[in-house]
Amino acid sequence: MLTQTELKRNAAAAAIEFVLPQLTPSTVLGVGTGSTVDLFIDALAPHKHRFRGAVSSSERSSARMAALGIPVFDLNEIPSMPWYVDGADEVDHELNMIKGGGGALTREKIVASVAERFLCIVDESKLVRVLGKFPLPVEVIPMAREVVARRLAALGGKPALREGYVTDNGCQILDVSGLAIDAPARFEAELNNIPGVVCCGLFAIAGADVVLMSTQQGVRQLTKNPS
Ligand SMILES: O=C(CO)[C@H](O)[C@H](O)COP(=O)(O)O
Repeated sequence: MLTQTELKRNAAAAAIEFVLPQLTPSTVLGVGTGSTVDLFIDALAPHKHRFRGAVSSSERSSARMAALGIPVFDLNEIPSMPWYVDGADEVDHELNMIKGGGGALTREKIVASVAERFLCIVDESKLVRVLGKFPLPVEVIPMAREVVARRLAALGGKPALREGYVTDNGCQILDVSGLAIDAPARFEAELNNIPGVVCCGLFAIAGADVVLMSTQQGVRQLTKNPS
C-alpha cells in the first residue's frame, strides 16, 4: 500500500515524463505551490539544462527552485508559457478544482492564466464528485474581511479566518466550509464579484486541461470532456 507521499511522488514523476518531451531551451514553465509541487520541483531540477526556467506562484516555490539552480523569472518578463503545473485540494470529473490550501491561490490563478494549459498533479484522495468538502479558500483585503464573511455566509457557507496567516500579497484568507458547489463556474463568478475578494480558490472558469492522478494501481490521466 503506497503512502500519500509516495502517491504524490508518483504524480510528480508522471508530470516530469509528461512535460519533459515538450521542453526546449526557450521554455519557461509555470510552477505552482504545495507538497506535490515540491516533489515535482525536486524531480525537475536534474533537467534544468533542458529549459530556460520557471515562473512561480509563491515565495516558497521560488526559494525551492532557486536553491536547486532552476532560474526563476518575474511574471512581468514572461508573456506566455506552455504549461502551468500545480496540485489541487479537490478535483471533480469536469476538472474543476479547489485550490489554495497552501494559501497561494491568487498567484496560482494569475500564473495559470498566462499558461496555455494547466497540468494538475494529485493523488486519488483529491478526486470528488461535488466540490466543497474541502473548505474553499477566499483571499480577502483585510479591511473587508467581515463584509466578505457576511456575504459568504449569505451564500450558505461558513467562513473561518485562517488565523495568523498572511498571504504573499499581504492579505488574509477565509476558509469557507459547508458548501456543495454544483455549478462551480457560476459560483466562482459570483464570488469574484464580491467587493473585497481578491481571489477565490475555485478554478472552474478556467479549470485544469489535464490531471495526472496517482492511484494505488498507477497514474491515471484525466482530460476534459469536450463540451
Ligand atoms: O493550492 C495549493 C496551494 O495554494 C496546492 O496546490 C494545494 O493545496 C495542494 O497541496 P498539496 O500538494 O500539498 O496537497
